[in-house]
Amino acid sequence: MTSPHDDNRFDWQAAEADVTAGPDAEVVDLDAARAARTTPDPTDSDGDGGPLLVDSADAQRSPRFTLSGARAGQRRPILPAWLRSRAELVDVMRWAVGHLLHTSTYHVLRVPKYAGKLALRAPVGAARLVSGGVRWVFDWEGEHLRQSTSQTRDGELYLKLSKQRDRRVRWRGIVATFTLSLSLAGGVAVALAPGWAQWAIPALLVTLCGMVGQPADKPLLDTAVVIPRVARLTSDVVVRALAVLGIAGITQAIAKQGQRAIAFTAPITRDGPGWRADIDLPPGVTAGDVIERRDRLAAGLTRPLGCVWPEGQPEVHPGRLLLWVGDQDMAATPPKPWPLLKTTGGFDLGRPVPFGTDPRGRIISFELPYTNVLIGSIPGYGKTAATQVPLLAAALDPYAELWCFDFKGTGGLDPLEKVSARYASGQDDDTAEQGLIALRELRKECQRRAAVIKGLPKQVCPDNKVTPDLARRKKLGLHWLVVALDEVQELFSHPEFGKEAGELAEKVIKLGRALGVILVVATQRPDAKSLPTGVSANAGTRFCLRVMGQIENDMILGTSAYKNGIRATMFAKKDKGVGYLVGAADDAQIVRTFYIDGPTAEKITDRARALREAAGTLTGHAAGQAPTTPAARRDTLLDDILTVVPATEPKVWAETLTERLADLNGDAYGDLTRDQLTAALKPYGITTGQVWGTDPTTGKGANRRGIDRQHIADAVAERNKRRGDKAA
Ligand SMILES: Nc1ncnc2c1ncn2[C@@H]1O[C@H](COP(=O)(O)OP(=O)(O)OP(=O)(O)O)[C@@H](O)[C@H]1O
Repeated sequence: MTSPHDDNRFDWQAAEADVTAGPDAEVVDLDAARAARTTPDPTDSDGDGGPLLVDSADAQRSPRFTLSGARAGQRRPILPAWLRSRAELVDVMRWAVGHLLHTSTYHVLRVPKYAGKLALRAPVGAARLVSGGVRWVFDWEGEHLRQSTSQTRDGELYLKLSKQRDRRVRWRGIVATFTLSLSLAGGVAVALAPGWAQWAIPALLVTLCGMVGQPADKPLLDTAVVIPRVARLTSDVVVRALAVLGIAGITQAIAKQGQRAIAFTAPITRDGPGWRADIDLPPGVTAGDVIERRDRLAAGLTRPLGCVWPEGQPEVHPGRLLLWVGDQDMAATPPKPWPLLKTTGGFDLGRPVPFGTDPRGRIISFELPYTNVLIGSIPGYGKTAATQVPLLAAALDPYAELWCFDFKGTGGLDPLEKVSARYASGQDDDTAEQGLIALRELRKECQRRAAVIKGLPKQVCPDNKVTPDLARRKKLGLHWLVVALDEVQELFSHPEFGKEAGELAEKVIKLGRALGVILVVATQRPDAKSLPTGVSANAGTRFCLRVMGQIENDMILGTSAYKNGIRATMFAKKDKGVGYLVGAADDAQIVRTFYIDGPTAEKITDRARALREAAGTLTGHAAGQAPTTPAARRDTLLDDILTVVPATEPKVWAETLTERLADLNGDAYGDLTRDQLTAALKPYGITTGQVWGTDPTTGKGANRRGIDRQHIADAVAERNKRRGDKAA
């Protein structure tokens, strides 16, 4: 091919004619141009005559090896992942031993069948051996050739072949005679041998003949393990699948550059029970664009949807895609049993809780202390099942206290009732109110714990937080306190209790982390009204099962999660119990939770209850006790105010009111302050204002903070009306 850079061969005259042919073409002085090309360019660092074009082959060449480049390189792990993780190694070993046991038991049981097959095939095998021997001794293989030379009358060749045959038959005959004599001697020896040898040698011969007599299409052994055949994932297949996604950036890049448009940053390798491809998408295309089209990607790869797991790696760059294609549909593979099912005895909540498995089948755990858990999805995708997992682990730690609230009353947390110090389940005002009261007390508990920790010497509590050791010291009361709020949207959107509950939950979630208080919050309506941003923003561990949109996704998984390609919208109908887990590791992980059905959960909590009874830690609801703290029920508060403020007294000072309430019910209102009273009335829209009154001790009149009785009466009437409507 003629190169425009090759001065000697390029047709400059034709090029000149082309250039000058157009009406507006500029006339180029070719001699000057040639001279200019041969003059060294000061910007040409290579000195090879001419500036380097950015897309030239030279510019595209891989950069030279440099030390800094090598230092920045990513080292591939020396050992495979299963050898680096103890749990995975145990898992692989368990599988290997199981596989060996299964295969050997399967074949041992079929030994009579195999023996029968061998015996049946032995005559054919013996005939094959004899005929093969005869053919060999008399060199029948060469007979055809010898015949053909006699027909072509090539005497010399015929003679040569005959001589060769005679030579062969001679020494083969000697070998055959010797073998036959040996066999005869062997036969005599067998006849004289002990009993077992008289059986073993014929059995060996039958086995040998049976094996020789085996038909080519009928193997002796049956198949103990059927291994499914899976198609190999190749770069061609991946590029083809990406090309049909309908993403303009990919389509255009592939049209221009072909296969090179998709860069594979590492060879496609086996990774667990599947293939892994590390891909750099064309410029401008993000991993999220592909993740969004997971179903089309699966169609392009011609694999079931449950096999195809694209993930973004925003920490590398937004266009880096990690595509893992499993051999088997994740939804179709039976879930692994929860590891804590097998353990006898208790569990230490200071250790990571096994939560589920990733698409590669590896166990994913997270630590409960110092975190709060937020779980969300549309209804029916496994929120309650996911909530149960950390709670059952907590139940197995006899020193961890459990409070469980299910605000929808579907009974998902019922198995935990027998171990919970506080428990309520239902979609009624009472349950919502119990939840609110629990949150109030939780806040107080946080304050108490903060005071205890403050009072501890630095060497005992260096980081000002509950340690596993402190959690075990009964006297301090700093044990892990795990509080589950399932279907929390019912509480947070409650017209009467929602606002205060949201504020309290936010405070607890912020404060409780270091104090051993762990909130596990699950919601099916992750929007601003049903999930206060203060709660969603402060949860350290987040698990999002299938959701329908970006807002819900980011509410659960954190701001920008969707933009970064962490999209729980990609989960399909079949992906029950499958979600994105954020906060348990550096990267977001796709996890299918362990599924613990009702009867199994009951068995676990039976065990947990026995452990608690033995440790003397069964308290509260589980021990049949009423809540230990007085229930400052807000609706009783309004009624109580009307009781202590007669209709003849339209206005009353807040301090007078707290005193009268304390006289009425010391347990509930003994420590009620003016500020707390103001806060408790706020959700009803009742505010305190300046009220004229007389000081009973001095008898002097003054303006002080207080309430208007009519406001209380109106709130009670409004509440009663609402309850009446609801009951109707
Ligand atoms: N890890 C899992 N593996 C397999 N199936 C699961 C898993 N988790 C949940 N499921 C299935 O999903 C169904 C719904 O689960 P669950 O009741 O926990 O959902 P939910 O989101 O809490 O529903 P709702 O919002 O209606 O209460 C279960 O009955 C079970 O069949």
